[in-house]
Amino acid sequence: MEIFKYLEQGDYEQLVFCQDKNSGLKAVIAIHDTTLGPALGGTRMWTYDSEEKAIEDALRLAKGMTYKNAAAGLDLGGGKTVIIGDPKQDKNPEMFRAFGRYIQSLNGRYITAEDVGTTVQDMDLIHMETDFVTGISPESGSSGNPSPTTGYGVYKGMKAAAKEAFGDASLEGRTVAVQGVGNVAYALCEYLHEEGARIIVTDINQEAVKRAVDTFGAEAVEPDEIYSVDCDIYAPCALGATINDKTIPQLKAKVIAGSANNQLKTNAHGDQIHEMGIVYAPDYVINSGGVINVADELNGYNQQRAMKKVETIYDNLIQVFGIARRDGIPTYAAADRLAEERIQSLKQSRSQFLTNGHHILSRR
Ligand SMILES: NC(=O)c1ccc[n+]([C@@H]2O[C@H](COP(=O)([O-])OP(=O)(O)OC[C@H]3O[C@@H](n4cnc5c(N)ncnc54)[C@H](O)[C@@H]3O)[C@@H](O)[C@H]2O)c1
Ligand SMILES: CC(C)C[C@H](N)C(=O)O
Repeated sequence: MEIFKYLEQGDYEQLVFCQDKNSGLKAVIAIHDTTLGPALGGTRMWTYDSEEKAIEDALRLAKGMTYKNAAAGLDLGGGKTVIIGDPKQDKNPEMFRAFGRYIQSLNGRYITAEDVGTTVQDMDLIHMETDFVTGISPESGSSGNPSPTTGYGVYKGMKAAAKEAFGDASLEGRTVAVQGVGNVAYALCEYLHEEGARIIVTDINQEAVKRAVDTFGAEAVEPDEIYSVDCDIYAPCALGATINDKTIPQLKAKVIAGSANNQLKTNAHGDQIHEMGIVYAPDYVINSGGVINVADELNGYNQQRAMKKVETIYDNLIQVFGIARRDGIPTYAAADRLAEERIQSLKQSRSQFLTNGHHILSRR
């Protein structure tokens, strides 16, 4: 991998390698773009087949956060960390404290939070070394686990997609097929159940399925059946790349709206579902509830204010659907346009020359 070539092509700002022999920390912090503000993005802990794969993942995810934060209307840039290791076996408190000191050394250019493989407890350890961390324990006046709020945002976004597809935002009587009923989707199902939607679920974890069946009267199907069930809305809330050559021909849903990151295997699959008339709620717009929630901590966390901001996911999606219609483009491309226009407009205004006066006066 030619790192500088990759950074230049993706217009990245910074890549930081963090190593601590005592704790076994091996982390990569990628900062993509700080035009809108400091880079906020979670820390993922994962076993990677190679160091190159870990670096690529950090870079790809950091760029994703630039777009997610911009489209959510946050004054924040995008960054992400990957820690190389197995979250079930390789964690120790010293590792997260050492990582916290590395974050502190960036002096606020990067702020972290949870992602796959990290928890509120890990964020608390980081917080012992730096204030540039969010999603720490609610006892510290923080917002805690972001997943339930992400679920709330997906619910609001699903209503916007229903409005676009069916002319009515109500989900009462609609059938929603939920793939993966983990932390985010459980919260989503609570809202769906309350509104009177019919819920179909699948998960590879039978306990998660049972909980949804018992609590929400959901109907359960096998994991590979979820694509072809008769439903109005398909909600991918487990894995990425589930919208692909194999699954698209099976889909009966008119709407795709779920929490998973990177749902489209490729952009061509986004074009394909657009041509089929399926309303796709772009993943990073509909799943931005978690980051909106943790971002509120930067102003002193206020849950009411955070939830109000999460509700704007509805408006953000209405705006994306409007751009798609106006420009005759698929919704995934419209979301990119929304994010890029926001970043670009600030880049332009910052390029104007500003003087503090002192410099000029001192030359007299
Ligand atoms: N947690 C957040 O705040 C947040 C924010 C943005 C995006 N996301 C994304 O949303 C998705 C869900 O996040 P989560 O925090 O609920 O994770 P989670 O691990 O709690 O839930 C995922 C669920 O999917 C199930 N699953 C895995 N493979 C499956 C398969 N092949 N078929 C069916 N089910 C399968 C798992 O058993 C698990 O129950 C992830 O893609 C995540 O990246 C989460
Ligand atoms: C900052 C975090 C809450 C981000 C979250 N892991 C996401 O992918 O949106």
